Amino acid sequence: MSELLGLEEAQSRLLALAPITRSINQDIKPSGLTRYLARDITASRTQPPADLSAMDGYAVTPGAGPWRLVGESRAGAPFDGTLDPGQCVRISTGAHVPQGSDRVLLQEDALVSGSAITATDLPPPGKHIRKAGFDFHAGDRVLAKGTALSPATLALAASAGHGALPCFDAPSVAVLDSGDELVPAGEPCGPHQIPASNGVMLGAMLYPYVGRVTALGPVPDDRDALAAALKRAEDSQILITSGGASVGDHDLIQQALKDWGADIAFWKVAIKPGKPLMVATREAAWGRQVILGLPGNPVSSFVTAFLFALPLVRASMGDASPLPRSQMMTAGEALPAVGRRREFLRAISDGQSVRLAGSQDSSALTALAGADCLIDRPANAPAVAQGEAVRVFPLRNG
Ligand SMILES: Nc1nc2c(c(=O)[nH]1)N[C@H]1C(S)=C(S)[C@@H](COP(=O)(O)OP(=O)(O)OC[C@H]3O[C@@H](n4cnc5c(N)ncnc54)[C@H](O)[C@@H]3O)O[C@H]1N2
Ligand code: MOO
Repeated sequence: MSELLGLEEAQSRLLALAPITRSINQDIKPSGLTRYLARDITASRTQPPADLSAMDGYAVTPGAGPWRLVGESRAGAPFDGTLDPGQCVRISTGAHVPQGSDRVLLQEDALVSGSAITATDLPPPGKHIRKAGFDFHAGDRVLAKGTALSPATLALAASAGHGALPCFDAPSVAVLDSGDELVPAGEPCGPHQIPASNGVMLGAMLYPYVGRVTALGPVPDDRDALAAALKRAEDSQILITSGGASVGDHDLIQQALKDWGADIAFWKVAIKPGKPLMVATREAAWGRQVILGLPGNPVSSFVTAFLFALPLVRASMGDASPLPRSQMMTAGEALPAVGRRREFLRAISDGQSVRLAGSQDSSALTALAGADCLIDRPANAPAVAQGEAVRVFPLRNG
């Protein structure tokens, strides 16, 4: 086992190879795709631009009242003038607080008699006023390079005066699944055949980042067929293969990649599932391609895509923290001791504790589809009793 790389070592060697995509100016609207900022974003305006009311009521002058109503300040139509002592204006949420007023009296706490306004509950100075610039000032850095666009970050950028944002483009990605037994999804299978599910799964995992991938395959275990498929990946910055990564007589991917001009960077990682993971690079006419060879077993493909392929894509798109995040949870059942490879168990969480999702065989798609997290069990760890703490990776993007 000494030739197997540890997970973190393998991840950092892969991420060091990530191609960095160019920066594009992206319209500030939902795209359904994950994007990261290519540079810090600075506010070009101050928010709020003036002291604004946080409530509907009366902008009153200092003192205990009563006040004389002299006008109105609405959002978008401020009161034009300065209040004299003893005066107030009707004010709505989001409207400018006029000069001379130092607090807002809630509508519910006001007695109205003609133009005389009396407080049943006197607000202290400053009450219900959002001070100019309390959220941000023009010139403030409101978002850092590498931040993901999200509903909240888009709203902040819009509020800060931006209609478009510099983001890293998605890399071009090709996905190749290979195996003589594979039939395209939805087509009838002979007794010796199975549907190619990995390409579908990987395409779906990558979609939130890159949109459509170039789907190559399924391709038979045949040198010429693989060479022809690889030709179609010439323009892809990232190539992800699945299957044929192990040591069998028909595991031809590595040789096909070498024939194509790829250099193997490393092969085999001490994780279960996912041991035969392979990373290679290829110098194309336009630059360096990164090749990630995932094992064919469907769960192995999923787990290695989660731990390697998605971080690679995120890193190439400028994500400030591309690796998946983990948290501690309680084991909802006893877990067995671990062998020499660090294990990622398919599991279901209720937010606090985790239970196994079913068969842990690396081909068991029903358990994978039912799982919402992976339990991370260290190599050589002893058995865990129910109630002990375990590390868990939520499958946010899986
Ligand atoms: N003698 C050894 N045999 C195996 C070893 C080993 O170290 N020594 N490693 C095992 C491990 S661990 C894994 S993981 C698999 C990985 O094998 P490959 O990457 O070569 O994958 P294949 O042999 O092509 O396929 C494995 C399995 O997965 C199915 N498969 C493949 N592609 C797809 C696809 N696109 N959609 C659905 N299912 C797919 C395939 O039919 C096989 O059943 O090797 C072990 N063997
Ligand atoms: O590593 Mo394999 O992925 O155990 O099944």
